[in-house]
This record gives sequence, C-alpha cells and structure tokens, in this order.
Amino acid sequence: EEQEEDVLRELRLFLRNVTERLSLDRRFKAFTRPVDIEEVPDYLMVIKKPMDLSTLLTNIDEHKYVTVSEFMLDADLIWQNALEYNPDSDPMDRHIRHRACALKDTVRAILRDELDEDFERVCEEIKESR
Ligand SMILES: COC(=O)N1C[C@@H]2C[C@@H]3O[C@]2(Cc2nccnc23)C1
Repeated sequence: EEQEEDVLRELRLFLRNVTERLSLDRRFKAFTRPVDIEEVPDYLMVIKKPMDLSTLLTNIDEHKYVTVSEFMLDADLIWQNALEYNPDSDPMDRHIRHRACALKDTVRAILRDELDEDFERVCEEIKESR
C-alpha cells in the first residue's frame, strides 16, 4: 500500500546517500566504475559477479533493493572481488586490498551508526509480504 511505498522511497534515499558518500571518498576511486575489461581482459574469468559503486546507484534507482541486507550483498561484492582479484604481495595488490578492507569497514560503520534496526525490520516485513 502507499505507506509501504513511502518506506521503500526512504530506503532508496538512504542507500543513495550512503553510496554517493562512498563514491566521493578518494580512497575508493578504483571502486567507482566497473573494472575496464579492455584494460583487464581476464577479469571476468576470475570475477563472476562484478560490482561497483555506479552500478549500486543504478540498481537503487531501478528499485532492485527492498531491504538494506539485499543492498549489502551487492556492496560486499565490491571489496570481496578486489580481495579475490588482487591477492599478490606486490605493492599494487596490497594497496587495493587495503582500500577494499577500508570500504568494508566504512560501509559497516555507516550502517551501524545510521541505520535504525526497526526501519530494516519494516523493510524485511515488506519483502516477506511480496
Ligand atoms: C576494483 O579494481 C580492481 O580490482 N582492479 C584490478 C585491475 C588490475 C589493475 O588494477 C585494476 C585495473 C587495472 N587496469 C589496468 C592494468 N592493471 C589494472 C583495478
């Protein structure tokens, strides 16, 4: 009903705000756009579910997420993929893994500080009812 659409509209506003703040953080520049397959031809042989911050925003606008948990599954792909594709001890791999871990910790800290657990519970109820 209308109240449910109000809740989902508020969810999208919250998720857009979080995603845009991450995109503005210079540490996360490598995560803002899809990895360029022309530059990295083997990327899709290693990473089965590519994800990036611009794709998160598109998904939000396409109403893909009804709960924060669904959003988190995709947001977690960004840093998980970076750890998987860049496992070596060379400085470049270590650099992007450090930023991937910073992304993981930053997303969790934002949600711990800014997401009301009652709000997420209402979103989960809407999801179960559909
Ligand atoms: C989230 O970003 C990444 O996982 N990567 C991995 C790729 C390997 C390395 O860095 C990336 C882009 C790139 N392009 C050209 C040459 N080498 C690289 C970014």
